[in-house]
Amino acid sequence: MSSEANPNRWDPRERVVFTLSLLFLAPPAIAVLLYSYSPFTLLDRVPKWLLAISLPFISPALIATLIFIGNIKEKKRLAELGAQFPPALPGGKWPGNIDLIVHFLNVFSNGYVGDTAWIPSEELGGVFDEYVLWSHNLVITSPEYMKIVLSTDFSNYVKGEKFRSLAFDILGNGIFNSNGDIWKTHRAMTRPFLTKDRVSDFEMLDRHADHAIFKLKERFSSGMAVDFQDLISRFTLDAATEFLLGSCVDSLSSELPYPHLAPQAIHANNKTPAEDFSKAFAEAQVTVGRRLRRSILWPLFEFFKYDTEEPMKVVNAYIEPILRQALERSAVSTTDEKDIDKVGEEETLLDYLVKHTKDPLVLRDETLNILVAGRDTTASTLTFIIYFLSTHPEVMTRLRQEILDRVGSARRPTYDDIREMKYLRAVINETLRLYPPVPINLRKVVNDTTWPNPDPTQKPFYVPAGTSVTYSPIVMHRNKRLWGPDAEEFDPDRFLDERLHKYLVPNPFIFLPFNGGPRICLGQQFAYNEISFFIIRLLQNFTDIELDSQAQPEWSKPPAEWKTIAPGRRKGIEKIFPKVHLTLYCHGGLWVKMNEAEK
Ligand code: HEM
Repeated sequence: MSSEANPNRWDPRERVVFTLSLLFLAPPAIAVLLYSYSPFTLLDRVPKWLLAISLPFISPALIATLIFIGNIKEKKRLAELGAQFPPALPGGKWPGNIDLIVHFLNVFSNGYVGDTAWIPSEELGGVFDEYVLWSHNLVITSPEYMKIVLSTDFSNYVKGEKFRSLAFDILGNGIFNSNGDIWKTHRAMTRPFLTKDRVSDFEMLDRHADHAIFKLKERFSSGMAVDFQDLISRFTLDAATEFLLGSCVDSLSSELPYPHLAPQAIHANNKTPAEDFSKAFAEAQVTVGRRLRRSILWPLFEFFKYDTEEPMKVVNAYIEPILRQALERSAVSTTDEKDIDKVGEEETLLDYLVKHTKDPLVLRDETLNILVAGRDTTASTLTFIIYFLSTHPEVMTRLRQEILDRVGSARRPTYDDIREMKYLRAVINETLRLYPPVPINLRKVVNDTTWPNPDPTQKPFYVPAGTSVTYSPIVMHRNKRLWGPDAEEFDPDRFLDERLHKYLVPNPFIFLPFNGGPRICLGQQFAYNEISFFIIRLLQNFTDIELDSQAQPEWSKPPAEWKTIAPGRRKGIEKIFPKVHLTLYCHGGLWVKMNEAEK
């Protein structure tokens, strides 16, 4: 077994094998040893055959005893605290509810995002317990509990070992995967690079937007559709690498992928490093998503080889030049030792980091965290905005009119333009509400605690130390109790009319695309600027957008039965298949055509 992919930790496979051996092999081995060498004569009276047939039952009996003792302790603690457990997801038929894991995996592959939580949250309320393998996993979908976890009792909820271990191959010890002082250092170090002044430099965004729009026009002029998700991921990759890492990977220069119906010869000649990187990065993240559903057993499924190993080789090779260039810049830099902590005006986050460490692992972790943060989330938002503009032409027309009225058909927008364009902001927020790029997230409870019961006449809920907490903004964002009866509809006006004051203003925790509390997203302003800027430039150049269902690969279309099993819900009307790994994306891409505006 190699631990090459995870040099900083005890290999999770070794850990799970060790734990299983301790549970299943050690007890019978000890029994045999005691039988053979024990000084207690009583054991001699046990016949050998009895020992032999008892051996297979020793471990299960021990495990059952441990579970029993654990339950008694929990009951005692419940009595001490005057609390009760939150309602549990109806159990499975197999021991430890293992069939729930099978169900979660099935939903992960074929279901709609959040499928495991919509119905339970309606039936059981804003918190319920997925009790799997004798451990609690609380799922929360209501703002009251999210506020406790993310804000008011922040220090009691950390990125637990479970998430750290399954995402380690991608995130390492970077900001998304760290706690305590390491996290504080990351945050303090990253913040100066995302100040308002820095993120409002639109010259850089303009160059990349120009490039992306040129690519769109070029491809549309050949009559073929474009996978907008791919294109925009390149735009956000080029922008993030230039802005935060100091070397633009220029992925937009490589040829765009062709629709699956294009002649085979075109596909064969069209493999590019940018596409390989995108695929590999997505594949590694899908593996992390799958591990999450496989629960603590995930290392057994990757026993001989980590599923992230091959894709991460491609990813690491792609980012290696960025790191090398930063190290080269640092070698010729003349920064005085005493000025090492000062942030230079032209300096990027990576340049700053390289002044403090040359450790390739630290540099790699930081780079990949920034790419997940700065590339995937904004690309996801822009993809779903385009999806909505294609399915809601009236929104497209109104938004385009706002852009033409304020900025005109050619001028480069400014920060003030973006701030003043209320409908544009409403379109972005409405997309973030229905498709938050981080639709589910995880924390772990540090110390035993209780949460208020929504029914004040009932006992509070007991939340034991070590419990996993999964919180789901996507389910909360579509809750009719919180957002009104039309919560599942795309209607940007809800961020402008009386509904804003009825729902969001009095209860801001119902809208959490950027997280909340001390771990709130550091790139929020950059994201709004980048998304707004691109949309303005795009709509200056194109008048309408349509989905090209022929170009969309058949395997990536939403399953036909969704229409019948989810009538009246978004799932039932979806024209694309939204999926989630670390972030939300369109399965198979978003294939569109656009009409160019007349000059
Ligand atoms: C629409 C775009 C974006 C969305 C929806 C978004 C969302 C989020 C969310 C939900 C978190 C919390 C993650 C967690 O604690 O588990 C987060 C954290 C973070 N985001 Fe964003 N983000 C976006 C864009 C960006 C951009 C463009 C950057 C930087 C260039 C960025 C930088 C960060 C950083 C550094 C953190 C870590 C904060 C911490 O742990 O203290 N984000 N973001």
